[in-house]
Amino acid sequence: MGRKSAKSKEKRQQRKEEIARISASQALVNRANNQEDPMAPFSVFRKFEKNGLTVTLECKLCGSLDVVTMDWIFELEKRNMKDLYEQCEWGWNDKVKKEEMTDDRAWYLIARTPEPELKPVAFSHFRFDMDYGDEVLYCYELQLEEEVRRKGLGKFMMQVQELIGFSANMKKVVLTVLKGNPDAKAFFTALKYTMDETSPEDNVLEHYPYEILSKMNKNLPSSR
Ligand SMILES: CC(=O)SCCNC(=O)CCNC(=O)[C@H](O)C(C)(C)COP(=O)(O)OP(=O)(O)OC[C@H]1O[C@@H](n2cnc3c(N)ncnc32)[C@H](O)[C@@H]1OP(=O)(O)O
Repeated sequence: MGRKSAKSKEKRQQRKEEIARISASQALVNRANNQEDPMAPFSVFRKFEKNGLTVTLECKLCGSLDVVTMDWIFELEKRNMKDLYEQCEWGWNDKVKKEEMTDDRAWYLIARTPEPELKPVAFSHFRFDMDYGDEVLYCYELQLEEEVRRKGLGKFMMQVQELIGFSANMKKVVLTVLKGNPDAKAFFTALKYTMDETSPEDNVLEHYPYEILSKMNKNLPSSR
């Protein structure tokens, strides 16, 4: 009897601690989402100039983007990803993808050529979110127009997201990559993203067409 109640007391205590940990994580996510502009403290990173390419970066919530930009975002996503989605069991569905991309919680990092044109050439959709009980910056998409690839812009945009995520005390930056997209896999490997503990493993019954990669926030105490 005595041992059992000591055990259940310990369990209750652990449960209490877990609930406190999750609410602290959720509070960090809420605080990150309440920012006006997550790039505001990093204005020096608003400009990328390398390999003959000059662009400026802006960071906005989906709801504050104009229709023309949002249409371009969806059209680039479809041009870059539709075939890859169709080559695996995910398939492509305009309506489902649009819903995901226009979710209220969707933040966008957008790269544009300089004035007067201000043409968008790359975007990333990311969210501050809870993922398996952890506070994370989830990079849903990083998409570049073909003519601006291999100039370091993708790397720069991931570094900006790491800066935004880690300075908001997110535990890690997480993303999903299709196994049928070796270029993206090579890119994220070059940026030192590794297999996340939540990435599913293939087995005799199931084969997963994707992997989950992540990079940890090294500035956090290891106890978190
Ligand atoms: C979470 C997701 O969004 S997964 C989907 C990713 N997006 C796509 O697949 C859409 C189409 N592709 C793209 O938009 C871009 O090519 C990206 C995002 C994959 C890469 O962005 P880029 O700006 O072209 O990459 P960047 O120039 O920064 O490359 C950095 C390093 O990554 C590696 N790398 C980048 N592209 C490739 C590639 N195609 N093959 C092999 N390695 C690559 C290289 O090591 C490169 O350094 P280097 O050029 O000095 O050799």
